[in-house]
This record gives sequence, structure tokens and C-alpha cells, in this order.
Amino acid sequence: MTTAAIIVAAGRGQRAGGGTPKQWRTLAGRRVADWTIDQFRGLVDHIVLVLSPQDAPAWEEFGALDMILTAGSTDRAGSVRSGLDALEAFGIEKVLIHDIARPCVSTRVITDTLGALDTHAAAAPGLAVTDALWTGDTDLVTGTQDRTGLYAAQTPQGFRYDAIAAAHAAHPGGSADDVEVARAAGIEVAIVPGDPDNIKITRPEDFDRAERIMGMNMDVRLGNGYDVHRFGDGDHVILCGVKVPHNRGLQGHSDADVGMHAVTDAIYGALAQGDIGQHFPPTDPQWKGAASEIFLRHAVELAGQLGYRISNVDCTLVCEFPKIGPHAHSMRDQMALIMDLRADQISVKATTSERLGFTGRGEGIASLATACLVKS
Ligand SMILES: Nc1ccn([C@@H]2O[C@H](COP(=O)(O)OP(=O)(O)OP(=O)(O)O)[C@@H](O)[C@H]2O)c(=O)n1
Ligand SMILES: C[C@](O)(CO)[C@H](O)COP(=O)(O)O
Repeated sequence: MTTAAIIVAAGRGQRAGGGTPKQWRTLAGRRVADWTIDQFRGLVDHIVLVLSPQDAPAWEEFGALDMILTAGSTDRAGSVRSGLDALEAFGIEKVLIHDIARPCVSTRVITDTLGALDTHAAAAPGLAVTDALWTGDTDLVTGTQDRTGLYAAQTPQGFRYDAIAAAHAAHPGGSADDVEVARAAGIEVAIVPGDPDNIKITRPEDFDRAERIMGMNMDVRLGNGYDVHRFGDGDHVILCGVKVPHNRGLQGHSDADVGMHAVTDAIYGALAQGDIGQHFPPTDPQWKGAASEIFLRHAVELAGQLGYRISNVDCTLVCEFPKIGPHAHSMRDQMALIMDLRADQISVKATTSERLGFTGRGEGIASLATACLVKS
């Protein structure tokens, strides 16, 4: 079934204060929007980001990524409708609708909601109300409200695409959420277990709460990689995916890209998934002369499959020659492309070993790398 997530991000975040709309403010080192969007990557086929026409930098930035962008409206329901319209030609069967302001949403909540659509026309996470409920007038309690059968509604709310698109088109407006729109059209909505951590950033103090939740749930992994290749005949070396002219070549079973091998091993190391030789044995003739980006792509894919996001990578090449400095930026950009990361998440640097040891004598090149992976 073709799936999509519509992430509504056109609100102005008035109640959160702070001047800048809450989705563009920083939470635990990254913008709220980045956390939220990343949670849906790999779980759905398409992501639609609904943006305000006022947020010009976001249009430019996210337009360069693999997302569908569309303009939101002055109310949430209008923004959702715009997201649904943007998906019209994509043959979507299941669609999730999520607030950008819920960055702590877990993979479990997303997959449960999506999974419930196998047997239900609509499903959404809800939390049974456990606190007593009062009615009040300014600072006085005026009564107690029966909490039986009451739930706090969360997102993502999931629907069969055709049904929710028709329901929104027919709705007069003024809905609290998409479940209300669906129910008004006679669609039955199943409740999947919500998550107390799936808070919506609404007021200023919610930023601290969300940061605490993220800190508690975050699994940060570090891995290191080390590799050496000796020089042999040749007129160039391949380092971090870039061909560098040199009076020697590097010897190896593959293309001997010592830098990329160290980075690949650092990722496998962080995942506790062995090393490059285990995944691509040097005894296997199919890897003879292979481009090392095959290995790096595999490690990156494995990280994604295991639910990790690569936060950053740092790679150091150790050699007297060739000089790395003039090529370091191209190496960084090439690895960013292969790993689908931003350039500022990758560092490629070099050092000599002061003419000491095998690298100092020009017998080969060594490389060290560190990778930081995060699961939240
Ligand atoms: N015209 C709107 C209003 C809201 N939203 C989105 O709907 C979600 C939930 O709304 P809310 O928390 O009310 O966000 P804001 O409208 O931004 O906040 P406020 O009401 O405090 O201004 C948010 O992800 C928000 O960006 C939207 O896309 N378009
Ligand atoms: C859709 C929603 O997140 C469900 O809880 C919520 O209703 C939207 O936010 P608002 O604060 O009600 O605008």
C-alpha cells in the first residue's frame, strides 16, 4: 500500500511565544521541525510538508530535499486540506496527518497507527484521561466532570486517503482535529494507544518538557574505524570518494579508499554490526576493484533499518603525500552526497606523522574515523 505523512507546519505558534514560530526554534540542538520530520523518514513512502508562505527560508531549504511542499492556510484544517490536495496524483492509500509541533512522537506510535489502517478506515493515538477533571471559573473550581470514556487526542491521525480527502472537502470547518472531520463524514475511528511523551509543544514551558523527554529516550552510539592501505604502482589514489592525482596508487581488494573504509567501519562499530570485512569479505571476487561507496551506502542503510540517524562523522587521513587540504571540501561533499547528510555533518581532515613510521616513510596511508549515531 502506498503511504504518506502530511506534516502540518504552517502555524504561527502564538501561544509558545518567542517571536519565531515554534517549529523553527531549537530543541536539544536541532529545530523542532527536523526532529519531527526525521521520525517519519523510512516509515512512509512520501512526506508532505505544509508550510506558511511567510516562511521563505524553509521553502528554499526543504525544497532541496525529497519532500513534497505545499502552502498552508490560516487555520489547521485548511493546511491539512492543502496537504491532501498535494497528494492527489500519488495514488496514496494510507495517509497520516501529524502536527510538526509533536517532535517526541515515537516510531511505535507511527507504526501502530499505520498498522491499524489495515483493518480500520481510520485510527488515531489517544490517551485515556487519568486525572480528575474539573470545571472552573477563573481561579475557582465549579464542578467535577465525569472522565469516563474521555481521551486526550494525539497525532499522527491515520486515514484511508480517499475517505479523509472527501471528508475534508465536505466539512464546514472549525474542527478540533482530523478525527472530528472523519467522524462527521461517518467514518469510524479506532483508538490506538497514545504515548504520554508525544506532547504537543504549545506553551513556552513545553520546550523544556520536550527536551527532558528527548534526553531520556535518546540512544546515542559512538563508533570508531581505522584502516591502512599500502602504496603500489599507479598515478592516483581514491580518498573519501575523490580521485587525487599522485605518483603512487593504493593497493587493496576494492578501490582501496582508506578514508571511506574507516568511516564505514565507524558506522558498523556504532551499530555493533561487525566490520567491513564481515559484510564484504575480501575473499569474495565480486568486490575486487569495487567502489567503496557500495560499502558506505550499505552501512548507512543498515543504520536506518535499525532506527539510527547519523548525527556526524569525523575522518582523519594520515599521510605525508598527497596533500589532502586542497581536496578536503570535495571529499566532505562527496561523502555527504553518498550518506544523504548535510556537509556540516561531515568532517574530513588530515595530518602527517612527522615523517615517523610507515605513513611518515610514505609506505601507505592510514585513516581514523568516528561516527555518532542517534536513535530517539
Ligand atoms: N494555520 C495553521 C495552524 C496550525 N497548523 C499546524 O497545526 C499544528 C497544531 O497546531 P497548534 O499547536 O495550534 O500550532 P500553532 O497554530 O502554530 O500554535 P498557536 O495556536 O499557538 O498559534 C501545528 O503543527 C501547526 O504548525 C498549520 O499547519 N496551519
Ligand atoms: C490535532 C491536535 O494535535 C490533537 O490533539 C490538536 O487539536 C491541535 O492543536 P490545537 O492546540 O487544538 O490547535
